[in-house]
Amino acid sequence: MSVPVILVTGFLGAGKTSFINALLESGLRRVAAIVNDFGAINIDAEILEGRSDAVIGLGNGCICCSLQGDLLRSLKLVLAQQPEAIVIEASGVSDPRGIVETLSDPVLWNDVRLDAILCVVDAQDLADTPARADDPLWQAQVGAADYVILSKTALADPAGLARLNTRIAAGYRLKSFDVDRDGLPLAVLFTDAITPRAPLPPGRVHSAERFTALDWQAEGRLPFNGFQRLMEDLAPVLWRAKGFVSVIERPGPPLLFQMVGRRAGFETGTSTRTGCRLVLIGETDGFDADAARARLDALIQHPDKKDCK
Ligand SMILES: Nc1nc2c(ncn2[C@@H]2O[C@H](COP(=O)(O)OP(=O)(O)OP(=O)(O)O)[C@@H](O)[C@H]2O)c(=O)[nH]1
Repeated sequence: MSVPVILVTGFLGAGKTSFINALLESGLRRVAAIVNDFGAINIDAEILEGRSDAVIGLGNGCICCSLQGDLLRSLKLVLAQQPEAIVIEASGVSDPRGIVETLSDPVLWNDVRLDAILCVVDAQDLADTPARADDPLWQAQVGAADYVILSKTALADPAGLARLNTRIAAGYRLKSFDVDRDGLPLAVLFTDAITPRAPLPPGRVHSAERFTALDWQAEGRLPFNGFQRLMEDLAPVLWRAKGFVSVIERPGPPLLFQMVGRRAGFETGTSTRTGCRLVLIGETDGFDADAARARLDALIQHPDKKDCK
């Protein structure tokens, strides 16, 4: 019997990893996860580690284009562990059509079947910025989905949320789920019903050149105020920042830093590794990754330095 695959897509920072985390925690099935980060440092895989016996991180590109071969190899690897289901998290800049193409490869025909494509949509962001839905990448992701999962609805302006629901219902004829209100849509996942999939519209949105990722890692700690100021400065040109940050003023393991748009904060980390690992993603046109790297390098307090910045 082939193993069902759930493909989770959605824009940068929409809430894909959080959704998959909840899915793995539900313990519903023995689920293996393949997680694709656009940046070279695979933060998402580190967040999910320990939640499943099998978490494979694929970084530095997109499984919809440059990493299609890696996706095939990873599927073969996780299949060897005989999972009951596989969940694939696409990078936030992926067009799902390239991934569906890989999953249709004849070498996988007897092994896996694509059960559902979910697109996680940041309801707060969309309610505040309806023009986001005009972005061709957003449209490719939502347009390929069987189900839309609305995240952050509790943070969304209610009138904007109502407009968003109407737009999704009218434009895409999709069922949307509000995870904050209704919990995980487990009833539609893992049904074991084999339904033929209608072909997706042709074409592909190629976004790899549109976005630039800065991958930065260093042993040592960052000063809280200096790091916060830097992120405030960069926020207007960044879509996404995430990673593990060891803070000088907070001894102990690194904290998980998350920034989506202008919303930023520290969460309790799951990393047992020391030092800092950060991925910053912006549009190639506006984000100067070299300048950002230089500012991080100037801030880091290496373990052997005594003076505080
Ligand atoms: N309040 C709230 N916050 C959420 C929800 N979903 C995600 N977040 C927060 O949004 C931020 C981004 O969430 P992720 O799950 O990492 O988003 P992602 O789509 O995996 O991000 P990328 O893989 O980087 O594209 C994190 O700070 C999450 O805690 C939600 O439903 N409600």
